[in-house]
Amino acid sequence: MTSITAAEPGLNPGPMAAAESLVPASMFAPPSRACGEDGGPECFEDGEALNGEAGDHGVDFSSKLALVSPNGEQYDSLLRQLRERMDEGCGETIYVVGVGSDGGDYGLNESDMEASVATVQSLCEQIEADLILLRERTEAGGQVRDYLIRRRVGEADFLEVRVAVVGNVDAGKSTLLGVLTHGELDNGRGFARQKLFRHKHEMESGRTSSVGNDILGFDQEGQVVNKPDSHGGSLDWTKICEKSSKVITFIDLAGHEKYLKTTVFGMTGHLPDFCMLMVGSNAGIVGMTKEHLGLALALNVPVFVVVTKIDMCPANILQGEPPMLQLLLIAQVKPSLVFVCLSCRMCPIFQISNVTGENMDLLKMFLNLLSSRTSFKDDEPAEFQIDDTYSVPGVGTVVSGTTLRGLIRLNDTMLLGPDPLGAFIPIAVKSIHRKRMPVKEVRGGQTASFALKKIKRSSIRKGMVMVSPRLNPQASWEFEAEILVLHHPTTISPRYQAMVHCGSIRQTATILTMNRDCLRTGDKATVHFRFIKTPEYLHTDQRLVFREGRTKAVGTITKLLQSTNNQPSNSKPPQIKMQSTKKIPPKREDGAAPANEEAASTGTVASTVTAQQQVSLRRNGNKENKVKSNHETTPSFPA
Ligand SMILES: Nc1nc2c(ncn2[C@@H]2O[C@H](COP(=O)(O)OP(=O)(O)OP(=O)(O)O)[C@@H](O)[C@H]2O)c(=O)[nH]1
Repeated sequence: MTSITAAEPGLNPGPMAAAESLVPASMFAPPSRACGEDGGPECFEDGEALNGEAGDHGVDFSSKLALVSPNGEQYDSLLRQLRERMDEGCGETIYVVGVGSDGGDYGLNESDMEASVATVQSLCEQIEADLILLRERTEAGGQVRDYLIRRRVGEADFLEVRVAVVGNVDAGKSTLLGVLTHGELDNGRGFARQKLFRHKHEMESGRTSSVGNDILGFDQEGQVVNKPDSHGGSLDWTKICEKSSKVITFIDLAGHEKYLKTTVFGMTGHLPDFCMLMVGSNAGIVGMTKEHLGLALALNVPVFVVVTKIDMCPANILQGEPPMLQLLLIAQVKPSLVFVCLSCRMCPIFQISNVTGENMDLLKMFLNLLSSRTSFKDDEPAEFQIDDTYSVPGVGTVVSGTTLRGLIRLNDTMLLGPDPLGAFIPIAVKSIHRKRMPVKEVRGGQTASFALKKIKRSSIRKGMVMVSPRLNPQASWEFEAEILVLHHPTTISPRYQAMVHCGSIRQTATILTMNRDCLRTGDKATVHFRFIKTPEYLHTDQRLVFREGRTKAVGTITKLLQSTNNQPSNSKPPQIKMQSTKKIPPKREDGAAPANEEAASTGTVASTVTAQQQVSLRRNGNKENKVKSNHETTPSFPA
């Protein structure tokens, strides 16, 4: 779906959508006229995306009759256009039949509608996609129908969308996820969330403290496939994934301020496609709501809002909530962080009850229509970002994370790193699991777990990557970023240190220099950073969050800098050999010689780490992997 986008910084905030309809019409289709006189055709984003522009590819796509009886050439153009749109939408698109953008009345008579649908059906067959009717309505000229076109996926395949769930404590985040994924309503006293909590202290306190994953599968018809087993109430992920054509992975984040660090990690490291901001209607916009919204905006993650507990909120207050939210969205928007959620500048706001189930179907329908924002190209060199590590008995070291791009196959040799000296070691992938299902490959945009050969878990930390040897990866101690200080009580000057969150990297960095003497809230600057412990694998254009206590800055990496100083701050010289033991001859994906010729000739690992770093790596590894229950990404590898 193309209708949800975060706008580029620098745009002016547009009018927020009226909240009279829970599912905005333009989620599926353009309104009956372009978005107002001033909106013009460019505001008609869905209309264009849906039916093209006049003259595009030799077909007058602007006519509502374009699909009625296209000739051969026109049919080919329609097919080409549909393919492009499917690629843009990562395997999905929404097609509106009976709507043109040439100013004529919307709607088709029965026979024209039949002919148009037959054309679309035939186009879908050509690209091996399914045509799913979403809704039907009558306009001045006759019928209009909205269809979802979704690429068919193989038995063990499914489209994947990640949704980060944020909001203040007690907003009902875990409860909603429990209701959605387990299909049972809440009792208002914490019944539904019990199925999701991972730790004993969470059960006791009712507070989420860690990053949890829960999945919701939709079949080809858009029906939820989740069926908890009748005994333990747990979900069988494999069954869900087998039956699903789309799986939504919810990244359940903690609402309490003391877990903000974990929440920031969930937002940066788990690469959400969307952010579901939850607001309890009994409490309103309180506590961490603005903080979480700001974080999503800073990271350019499109937001939709879910207002919960409408069963316990008087109607007059509830009616006040959406405008309040709209004001909040506008008020929060700083000129450099302009946020426009949907096409036509809308942010959907759902009002639901986890207890009565009111409007739950609308929310599910909406979730089924969300599309991944990561497009995938087969020939790109693969990159995988590690966000967790495990030791699985009988399997060994397992890493989980997100495939950023490219294709990773079983038995591929990847380069794992950077280690504390910035080196990457060749590593063979011995098994791949996707949502606990064994698979032979994973693609860009998909989360996965890999069992790795001959490497100790303590050698791997969050923030490391596994990349194709074709990339000849380099690690950076230092980088330059354009930052905007969202909040700081006094002034920031060189030598200031704070935690940098960038993808799954989470490490303290020092400001070495900047292009201003000091920075205060609201200031922008070009800043030269240096990590204090280890070099990291970075890209230019990556978004980052820089925080320490209440201090927050956001930014974008603009330059990776070479550094001759390869020592961590306050450390002894390197002493200990890194722990990979086995000689693994590096192999390029294409079978050619690896980029790292030295490694190729020796097959050995030359990197070393300091004793201090070893201890800290081990400590981190242990700390970050407590007992996890079955709704997490904990890989369940066969022993
Ligand atoms: N009446 C009513 N109660 C709800 C609803 N949604 C959640 N609750 C209750 O609100 C309380 C808090 O819900 P949680 O799901 O734990 O809230 P949370 O946002 O996950 O909180 P943290 O995990 O601490 O961030 C629980 O007792 C739920 O039963 C709702 O729609 N209606």
